[in-house]
Amino acid sequence: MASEQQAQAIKNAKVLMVGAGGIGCELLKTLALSGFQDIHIIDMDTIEVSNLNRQFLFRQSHVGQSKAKVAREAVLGFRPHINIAASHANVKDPEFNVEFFKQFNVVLNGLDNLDARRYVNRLSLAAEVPLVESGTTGFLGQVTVHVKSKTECYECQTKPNPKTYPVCTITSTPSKFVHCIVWAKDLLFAKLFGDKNLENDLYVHSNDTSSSSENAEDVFERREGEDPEKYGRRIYDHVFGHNIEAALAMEETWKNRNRPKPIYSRDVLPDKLVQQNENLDKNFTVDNPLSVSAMTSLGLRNPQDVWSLVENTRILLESLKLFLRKREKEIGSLVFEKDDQLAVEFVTAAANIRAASFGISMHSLFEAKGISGNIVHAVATTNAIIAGLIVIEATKILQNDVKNCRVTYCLEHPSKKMLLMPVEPFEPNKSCFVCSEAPLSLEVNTYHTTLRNFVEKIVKAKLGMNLPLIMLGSSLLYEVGDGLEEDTVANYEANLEKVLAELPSPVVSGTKLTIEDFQQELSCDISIKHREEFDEEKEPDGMLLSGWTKSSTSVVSQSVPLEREDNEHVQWSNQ
Ligand SMILES: Nc1ncnc2c1ncn2[C@@H]1O[C@H](COP(=O)(O)OP(=O)(O)OP(=O)(O)O)[C@@H](O)[C@H]1O
Ligand SMILES: [Zn+2]
Repeated sequence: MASEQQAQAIKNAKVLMVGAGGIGCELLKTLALSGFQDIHIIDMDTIEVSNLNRQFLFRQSHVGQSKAKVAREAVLGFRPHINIAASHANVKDPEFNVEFFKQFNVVLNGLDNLDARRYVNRLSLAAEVPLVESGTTGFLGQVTVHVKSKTECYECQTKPNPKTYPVCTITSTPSKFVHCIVWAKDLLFAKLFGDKNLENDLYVHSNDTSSSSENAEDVFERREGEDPEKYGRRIYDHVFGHNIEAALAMEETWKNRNRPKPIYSRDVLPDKLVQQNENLDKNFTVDNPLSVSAMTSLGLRNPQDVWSLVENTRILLESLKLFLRKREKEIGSLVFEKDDQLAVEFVTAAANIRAASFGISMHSLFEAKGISGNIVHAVATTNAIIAGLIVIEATKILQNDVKNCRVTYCLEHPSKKMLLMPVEPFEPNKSCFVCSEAPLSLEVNTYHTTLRNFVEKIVKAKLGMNLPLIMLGSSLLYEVGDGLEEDTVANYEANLEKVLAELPSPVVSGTKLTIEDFQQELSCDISIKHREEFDEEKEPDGMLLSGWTKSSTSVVSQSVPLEREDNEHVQWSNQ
């Protein structure tokens, strides 16, 4: 039962809620039922069928509609007199600036990605509005509280980068099923169906290794008038047969590893069975391209079954055929998505065949989908618990009771007999460049690295700035934004192609750069240190950013088992 003071704080609060997905639906319902009267929801997405099992404010008839707007209407259905505003928009849109954030008493996040979280963290800091941040992964969850100058900000602790794998593990020496999935998704699928102009940084043996001609054709291109079945078998034999044989010729590679075995389609699937697929295919009609399914056309029903090598081969050939016949227009622009049934079928089958070749155990479509979409299947109850905790922390903040706020971890197994583990919020990290404005340093080869590389890999990817301005002393090296003169834009474009040491104001060892993002009201200094060599595997950016180290007060959080060991592919996904 809320005290009078609590009830009043809740009633008067103006709350910004970002994200109306798994956590967001629970949160909005709990806020409304706890007496909150003024809520603004921002969510950029529309409702998908796969959301319906846990995002309980949505129904089948809402599929395709704005999550923010439908969530609003659903809650107004049982709390008609409260004030809910809904924006179907990206929280990074310019309208959600510092002024916008300032109108709220607290910001509550139910997001699922680092980029948006970083943006909300920065805007909340700039507007001096407390933030309650949250996330779940399956049975695990956490709620953290961020109050400027009193607690750490969301970025005080560096977040693990999405798991990446050495290129050679993916292209040549997979040892886990996830390596086969990455190969099938980022390499084979992208090569066959994606944008041909996009650089695929995974090396693909696209020339037929059996051909001696210098201008050997790209085997992945379909020949004119080539029968889809023949084309599929040619690709199959190339990637699972020829390429494996070519790899086997490199004896050194296999000294301490199990040798893979080449697989050819005719050995797995005699032509007769293929005719059978053709017949089934003819009976099959489609309205919605996303409902095209090789499983349906082959009569395989259970996504939890692990298919045999024969079944995987049939699915692979059938899905390729269906892409060519039913979704031809999309070929060349397809990007893998976990909700695209045919794409998941293709990737599952390709990953399984590769796994069979390398002696790795095969997996069901259900499991492969989880791995390929970097997802752990969401648990509705975890989302509900986390939403409840968000409201509890928000209520303390609204009563100015920050000292009693807690960071809470929801664990999968009890620790000291507790499933919910509350700890005191950590202090701001003095070396955090976001909330403590601490300077950073960058080791870089100033004679090799272009300004473009620095902007893309450091300023945007690592520092999360969207509209950066880069200054050396009082001279501007680069700037993005509206209203720039044409000449200025041309100058900046030219600068992007120059290496750092050859910029109009040279960036060399000892240079101090200032980077600003006006939208985020964020500024940081970076000291440059020239370094000749970088380790390609460990430092693939060819640059090393430091200075933004872990806070010494964050020991507890590091000991909390946030990720299961067997899920190394999984990021902190926050469903
Ligand atoms: N930049 C952003 N601006 C606004 N909303 C965002 C932004 N980034 C993510 N979101 C929203 O955050 C919500 C996160 O919810 P959730 O993790 O349940 O994801 P989902 O897409 O609904 O489900 P799943 O990914 O499991 O299919 C989504 O509804 C998504 O649209
Ligand atoms: Zn910080």
